[in-house]
Amino acid sequence: MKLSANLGFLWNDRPLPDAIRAAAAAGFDAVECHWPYDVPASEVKSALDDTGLRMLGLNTRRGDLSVPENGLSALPGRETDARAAIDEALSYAQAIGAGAVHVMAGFASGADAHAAFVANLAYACDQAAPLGVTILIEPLNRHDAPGYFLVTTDQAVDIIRRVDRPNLKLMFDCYHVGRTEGDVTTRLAALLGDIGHIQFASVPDRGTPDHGELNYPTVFAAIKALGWDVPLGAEYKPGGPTDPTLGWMAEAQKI
Ligand SMILES: O=C(O)[C@H](O)C(=O)CO
Ligand SMILES: [Mg+2]
Repeated sequence: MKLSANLGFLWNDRPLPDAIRAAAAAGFDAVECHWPYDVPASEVKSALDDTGLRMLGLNTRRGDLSVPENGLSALPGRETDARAAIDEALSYAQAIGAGAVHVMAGFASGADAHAAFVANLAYACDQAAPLGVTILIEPLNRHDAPGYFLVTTDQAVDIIRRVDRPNLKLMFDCYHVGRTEGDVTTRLAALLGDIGHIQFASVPDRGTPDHGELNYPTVFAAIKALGWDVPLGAEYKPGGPTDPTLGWMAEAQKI
């Protein structure tokens, strides 16, 4: 399988451009990140050009971290902030050639939150379509993100149907789905048409994909058998320097 290094966790002990170079040196096929906004897009772009790696995606800002907020797009009454974060993410994505933006929902619940999320996602999709950018939404598990609006893949698919835009897709993180819903390979096959990106980490400790409740060689083989060829996002917490944790890659890349 092709692999993407999620630089929100991997090599996050250095500036993003250096992390991109480290990912290339380690043999990753692509990279993705969380919130690159402190780094000038030009510096990220030149690291991508130097290495030949693609940046698959980035996230919209979380909002006020002192609250803390974890996204703005499902917060009723915060449409102006949510759309400013979407505009910022799309212009950064365009500047570095990233193909997707993960629009973060935030801590919210109920019908008003649902309506706000659907309206802001429609806005994001309409802004993104002319740029050729895909909008992603991702359910997060309750252990890591208690109170986060988007929790299950069924909820995400319902929202994708309501928004009804071809460039709105599900970010299927095997780690979150494994912790919240289980039945990972069955869900992957059932939801394939709605999936825009796949991420992984061990369940439940979010470490390297060579231990835990999910057998990743089996999961990767199932993904391959579905004909999926977009690099899979390694979004695990190395728990220290990243390079010594990469032993799992060779086997995964052979699948
Ligand atoms: O936490 C995750 O799994 C997401 O992929 C993310 O980007 C930030 O929440
Ligand atoms: Mg994820």
